[in-house]
Amino acid sequence: VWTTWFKQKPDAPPLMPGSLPIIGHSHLIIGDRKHLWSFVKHMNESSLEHNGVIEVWFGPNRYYTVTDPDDSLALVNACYSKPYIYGFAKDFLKNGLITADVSVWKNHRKLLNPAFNQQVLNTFVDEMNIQSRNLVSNFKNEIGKKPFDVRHYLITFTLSTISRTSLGLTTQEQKQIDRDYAVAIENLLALYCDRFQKVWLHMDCIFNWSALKRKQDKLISTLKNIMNPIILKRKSDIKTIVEPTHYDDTPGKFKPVLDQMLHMSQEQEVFTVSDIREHLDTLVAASYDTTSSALTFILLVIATYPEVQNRIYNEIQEVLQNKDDDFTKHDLQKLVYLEAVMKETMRLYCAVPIIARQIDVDVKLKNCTLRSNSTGIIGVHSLHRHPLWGPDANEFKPERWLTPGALPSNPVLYASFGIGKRNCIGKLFGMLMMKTALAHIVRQYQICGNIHNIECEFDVVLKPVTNHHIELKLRS
Ligand code: HEM
Repeated sequence: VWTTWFKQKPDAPPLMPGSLPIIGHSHLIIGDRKHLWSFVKHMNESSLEHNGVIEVWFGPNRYYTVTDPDDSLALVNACYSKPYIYGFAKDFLKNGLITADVSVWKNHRKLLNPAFNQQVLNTFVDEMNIQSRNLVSNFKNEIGKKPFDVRHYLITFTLSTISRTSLGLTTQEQKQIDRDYAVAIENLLALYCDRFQKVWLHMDCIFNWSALKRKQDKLISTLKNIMNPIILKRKSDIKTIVEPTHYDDTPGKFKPVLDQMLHMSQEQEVFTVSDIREHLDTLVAASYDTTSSALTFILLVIATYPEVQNRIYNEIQEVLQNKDDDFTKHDLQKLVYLEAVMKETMRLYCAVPIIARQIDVDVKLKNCTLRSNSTGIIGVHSLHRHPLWGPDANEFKPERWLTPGALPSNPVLYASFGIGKRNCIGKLFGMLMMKTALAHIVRQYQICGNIHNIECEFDVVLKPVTNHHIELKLRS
């Protein structure tokens, strides 16, 4: 059985070195999250060395890691389903966009896309300014002290911004989200990562009897008990709310994503209360860890290169003409160098370094075929360092984003927010939220730190965990 199952077909991609009989490469992922990151990086690099596709085995499960841009696009265009590992989160997120089955996803994504268009996002800018000012003010606790871990400040900022704009919460409800919801969701995401590393727990029949499953059920029930009452209360409140006709021109006014979904559910008879909860939980789960990690890396990069930091500061002062005003959507659009720094950091330190798809039909690539009933992994880490970026692919050069013709012609080589139709719905939201926060921080503080000695761990999202502390000095 073993030889038949593992037998390589003539048009199969090469097997990643290090495989053992029966368990395949499973032994290589056992260890802590830093070790897991070393493995993910190694798998990416190995794929790049082997013409952009390799085969990897975790027990009886076949995976392919793809780092060729054309093959990556062919894979995501042929496969929309998420692999069984996303199913670990299915009990919690069910019909949310990340875990939804393809038929539900297609329908719901079409309905939700307008809630994230530029016009709607522009109405969130005032709230993003408020939350950024809170962040800058919270940083005051750290002035003149030892270098500190900025991550929990950024998590609070991201969670507050996303929950304010998605849920339209009162301050009291917001506190519960900041405290209880944040802890529970962080524990739940860590639990999914634990399960991934313990290959024997991939099988439901074993997992369902484990202590991890009991812990998962408890965390899910905590999260539901927080989110459900918020939705039901808003559902009843909304009947009495008089809508402004034009949000775009009304400063400080916006329609939370929850209200947009409740209106859709009334007018078009789509979205049950459970659907809405699953979408909101998904938005929070998909946004806060990714955005806070990306922001941490960007702050570290800015801290490492004083000349970059000065240029960002000068750009901000020029746009705001040295005033202490909030940033308007037009101001933010003018911060082009800051945006180049953000994109270049996200290229080299990508918060989501791999994405995965379920392969249900054989997929023919340039030099090989990926067999059905397997998992395809897009190696974003290596796409971002592909030789097509040029000889300076590994260097931090934000200017490449400002020079026409300096970027590779194939857009798939930049996949920070995924590729294909199932990419990140919150891409513009995330960029706007991070840009507003960074502009406020750099305007107020000088940041010191060094990204070169950091160590990272991987638990779905890549995070710096050692030598990543920064210091802040108030600008005079
Ligand atoms: C820097 C910040 C962010 C990064 C790096 C990021 C990255 C990604 C990536 C790579 C994917 C594709 C995953 C896949 O193909 O399996 C994704 C999907 C998704 N992201 Fe983001 N994201 C960020 C911020 C956000 C924000 C702010 C939101 C919500 C407002 C969000 C909501 C989502 C959702 C709902 C999906 C699933 C989309 C679908 O399947 O249709 N993300 N994100």
